[in-house]
Amino acid sequence: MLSFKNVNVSYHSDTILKNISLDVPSGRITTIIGPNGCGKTTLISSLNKTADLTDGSIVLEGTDLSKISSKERAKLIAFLPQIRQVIPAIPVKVLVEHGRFPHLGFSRRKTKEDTDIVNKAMDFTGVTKYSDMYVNTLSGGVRQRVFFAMILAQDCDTIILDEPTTYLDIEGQRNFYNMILSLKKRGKTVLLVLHDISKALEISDKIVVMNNSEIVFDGTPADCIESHIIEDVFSASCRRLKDEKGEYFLFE
Ligand SMILES: Nc1ncnc2c1ncn2[C@@H]1O[C@H](COP(=O)(O)OP(=O)(O)OP(=O)(O)O)[C@@H](O)[C@H]1O
Repeated sequence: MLSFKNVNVSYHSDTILKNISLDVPSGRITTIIGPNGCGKTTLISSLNKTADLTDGSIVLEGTDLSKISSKERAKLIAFLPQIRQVIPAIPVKVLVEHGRFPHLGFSRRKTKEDTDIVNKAMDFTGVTKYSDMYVNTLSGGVRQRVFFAMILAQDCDTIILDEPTTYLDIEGQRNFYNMILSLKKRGKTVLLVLHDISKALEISDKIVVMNNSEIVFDGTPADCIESHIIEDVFSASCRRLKDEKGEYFLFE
């Protein structure tokens, strides 16, 4: 279990996260939704120390994350941020190998196991055929899969993805969600930030709704629908659609 305990983040006098407590269950998909600027990225970035906590703690399986080095943390949690300012001009395979860095010793010498994990991550994300191409020459969608391969190569049990489908077309999104579901089947803990509320409700075991720096709902997708919190928070209306495959919710 990953637990945020009374987490507060402030920048100067602005409160960005207000007393956030949240349990992210192991082996499940948890998705955070909420309007622009409510604090979603700040919350998950606090796992990566890019947003330092003003107060509170984050505990993973009994380990307080502030008490371990960033290298140790990178063996436990793989984090794919939403925005990457610099796209490295290096071959795809070299970038994916970066995912192994937390596991390598000082010499950074790779073992056969490291190479196998990198190859598996590239196969899983369908980027093997781009191995020798330079990351900065790829389309945004392929590049996103390459970064995903890199964080899978970290081989962590907990995977955090901030808006992972932003650069993807419909087929790319479908493939991505299938990958996420198959990671869950392998027992991985997945924490997502998504703007696609319908998809969040469809694939998640747990939904977290944030608004104005706080968590305003935390529970199952079914309870989230019943609570009508999404309509309130986004000033939206909800349409329920049913077909032979199931029930869907569209928010407008
Ligand atoms: N480094 C920073 N310094 C000051 N304010 C910041 C910093 N980073 C984020 N903020 C502010 O914190 C608030 C929350 O931002 P955050 O990116 O966490 O929101 P979000 O819910 O992820 O938004 P979006 O849906 O637009 O990605 C915003 O008001 C933002 O301007």
